[in-house]
This record gives sequence, structure tokens and C-alpha cells, in this order.
Amino acid sequence: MADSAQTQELVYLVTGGCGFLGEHVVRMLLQQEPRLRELRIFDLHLGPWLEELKTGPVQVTAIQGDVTQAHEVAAAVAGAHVVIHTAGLVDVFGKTSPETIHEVNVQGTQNVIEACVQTGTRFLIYTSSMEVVGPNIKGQPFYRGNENTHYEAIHRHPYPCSKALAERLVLEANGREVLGGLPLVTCALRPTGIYGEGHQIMRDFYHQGLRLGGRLFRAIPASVEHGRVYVGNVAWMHVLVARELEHRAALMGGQVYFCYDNSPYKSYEDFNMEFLGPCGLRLVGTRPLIPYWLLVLLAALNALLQWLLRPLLLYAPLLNPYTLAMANTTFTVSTDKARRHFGYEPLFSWEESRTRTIRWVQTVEGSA
Ligand SMILES: NC(=O)c1ccc[n+]([C@@H]2O[C@H](COP(=O)([O-])OP(=O)(O)OC[C@H]3O[C@@H](n4cnc5c(N)ncnc54)[C@H](O)[C@@H]3O)[C@@H](O)[C@H]2O)c1
Ligand SMILES: CC(C)CCC[C@@H](C)[C@H]1CC[C@H]2[C@@H]3[C@H](O)C=C4C[C@@H](O)CC[C@]4(C)[C@H]3CC[C@]12C
Repeated sequence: MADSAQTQELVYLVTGGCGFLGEHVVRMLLQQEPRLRELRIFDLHLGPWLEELKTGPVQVTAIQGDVTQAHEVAAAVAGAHVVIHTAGLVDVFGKTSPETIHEVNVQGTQNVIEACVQTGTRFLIYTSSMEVVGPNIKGQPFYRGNENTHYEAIHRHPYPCSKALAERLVLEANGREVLGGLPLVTCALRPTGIYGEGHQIMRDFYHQGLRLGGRLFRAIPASVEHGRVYVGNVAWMHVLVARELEHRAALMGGQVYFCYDNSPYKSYEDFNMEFLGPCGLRLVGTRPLIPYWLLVLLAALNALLQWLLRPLLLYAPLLNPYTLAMANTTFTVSTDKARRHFGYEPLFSWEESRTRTIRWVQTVEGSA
């Protein structure tokens, strides 16, 4: 890869390239990687916006495919220099069965690794998640923690379980010999809760607020802090890792990095209000309006209803025992490992991230 500097020689593959994060990674690569010759975008569902990318100087190849199908993955990976594997099922609401989550997130990742090994691709970046660490089932806070902070990572929910297993597979694959005899270099990025243009859950909260006459009702104490990260900075970190992995393989290979920026630590609801407030919504209450025990009861009731209704319809509200536990547990990251290892600095300041997100919410259907 070193010889190709400044000439357009590199072939990148982004799995899940039509998802919320994937689209930002794709656009960031086109803006920030001058050595790109071909960009392959692999996804189960291809977006119509890909068409506009096909007129630029980089060859953009859209591949409709399924990561659970090893042969489809191998065909897409063959000839790529770098694979950024963001594809996954992000489901904490019980929309998908645990088996399917495992198949896509774990078996899909194994397929990507094997494809790299078989076809000779040397650099693999995996989008992991903070949930590989926590919050754990005991609801213990993770306060300003970094990659070395001791924390009891105990999972039961299918999504964090699958991300933890997949991350382990990726890290263990570091150093495996790929076709041609050279070693595979892998690393995993662990974003906290991502926000920004295209964030579906933000959209859901916005619509809920509109339905409730421009109000949202505080459910979680303001003292429960969450670390959040702007999607543009998550995409930027992926692009930077992809660029630096070859030159710093000994340092970065097999490593995990939290994805962070300078977004303020706030409760999940207060943080959302940074964007929803300027779009006309109001968060009612300085303290939770319903007692916590009642929320626990409602969450349990939702879980029961989901189970009872499953044969008839999909009932998947935002509130369930797992999302309540997540929302109610402090989880904040404070680290500089990515800066030390590969010179990461957020590309977007908090002010810019906020402005971009507000502008996007203002364009969301139904906005005032
Ligand atoms: N959203 C967050 O807050 C967050 C935080 C941490 C980590 N992550 C991780 O980031 C990655 C991207 O998440 P996102 O929020 O953009 O989710 P998303 O659902 O918007 O994107 C995932 C993409 O993967 C694709 N996909 C799903 N199953 C597939 C399959 N079988 N084969 C091929 N493609 C498939 C989907 O079509 C989608 O385009 C995931 O791996 C997720 O675990 C997300
Ligand atoms: C109690 C209700 C009023 C509020 C419910 C909020 C709930 C839907 C939110 C709270 C925390 C959110 C998760 C958190 O930001 C981090 C991640 C990691 C990532 O890998 C996937 C998304 C996820 C799980 C967020 C999902 C939505 C959550 C649970």
C-alpha cells in the first residue's frame, strides 16, 4: 500500500455502507482518501443516494449482498486492500430473533474474516460497540472510563453478546496469514451512542414529541450521564484507522479503541434536547415525572406484551427492561488512546456537530 501514495490505487470495501454510520463512512472516504480508486459498498439494502456518487472520479461499486452468505462476502472482498466492516443488526428492542442477531453479527463477521484470509486482504477494521464493555446487567456505572478501565462486562442481551463475540473474533484474527503469506492486521472501534444526521432513534423521539404536542416527559434523572459521539467523527476515525493501519501495524494491530469526541456528557434525554429543543420540543420536568419502580413495571409489561403478541404482530416500543437499564446507567468514556496511537482528533467540533444535527432534524418529515 505504501507505494501507492498519492496515486489512485486503493480498493476499499465498506460493509453495511448504506446504514446510518456506513453512509457517513462512505462519504468521508470519498472526501478524505485521495488514494482511493474503487469504493465497494456492500449492503443487504442499497440506497438510491448511491447513484449520485457514481459520477465522481472514484469508481463506486454497489453490491447488494448478505454478510451471512460466505460466498457473497468473498466475492465482494476479493481484490480489496481494506475492509471496513460496519454491517450489523442493531436491535435492542426485540425486533429480531436472538438467532438472527447472532447469525448476522457473529457469523457475518466470521465470514468477513475468512474472506480476507482467503482472498489476501490485509487490513480489517471492525465497528464494535461500547456495549462490548457495558452497561453490565448489574447496572454499574462506567464513569469517564478508558480502554484499560476494569469493569465487569457481563451480558445477557443478544445484541451486546453478539458484538462482544464478533469483536473477539476480529481481534483474534490479527496476525493470521492471508493469501500471499502476509499477516492480517485488524482492529476494532467501539463507538458510544452515535448521533447525527440519519439517526433513527432521534427521529423516533422527535416524532413522539410532536405527537405529544411538542413535549417530552423526563423519565431518567439528569444526573445519569451518557457519552455520545457525532457520526461524522466516528466515520472520520474509521477512515483514519484505515489509513494508518499499515504503517502502524505493530502498534495498532489487535487493538480496540473507544470512538469519542468532545460532545458533552449528559443524560440521554438532556443530550437529545440539545437538538430537539431548537426544533421546538420541550422536556417537561427537572426530575423524572414517573417513579422509577413504575418505569420498571411498564418496561416489564412491554416485554410481556411483546412476547404475547409475537404470533400476531411485532410490538417493539422504545421502553423495555434492557433499554431502561441502559438509559438509567451512567456510561461515559474519557480516553486519548486513539490520539496517541494514530493521531486522531475529532474532525467536527461539538458546535459543528450540534448545528449539523439540528439542521438535519429540521428536515425530518413532520418537522414544524
Ligand atoms: N448506532 C449506534 O449508536 C452504534 C453505536 C455503536 C456501534 N454501532 C455499530 O455500528 C454499526 C452500524 O450501525 P448503524 O447504527 O449504522 O446501524 P444501521 O442499521 O443503520 O446500519 C447497519 C447496516 O448493515 C446492513 N445489514 C444488516 N444486516 C446485513 C446483512 N445480513 N448483510 C449485509 N448488510 C446488512 C443494514 O442494511 C444497514 O444498512 C453496527 O455494527 C453497530 O453495531 C452503532
Ligand atoms: C427510558 C426511555 C424513556 C428512554 C429509552 C432510551 C433508550 C432507547 C436509549 C438509551 C441508551 C441508548 C443506547 C446507547 O446510546 C448506546 C447504544 C450502543 C449501540 O451499539 C447501539 C445503540 C445503543 C444500544 C443505544 C440504543 C438506544 C438506547 C438504549
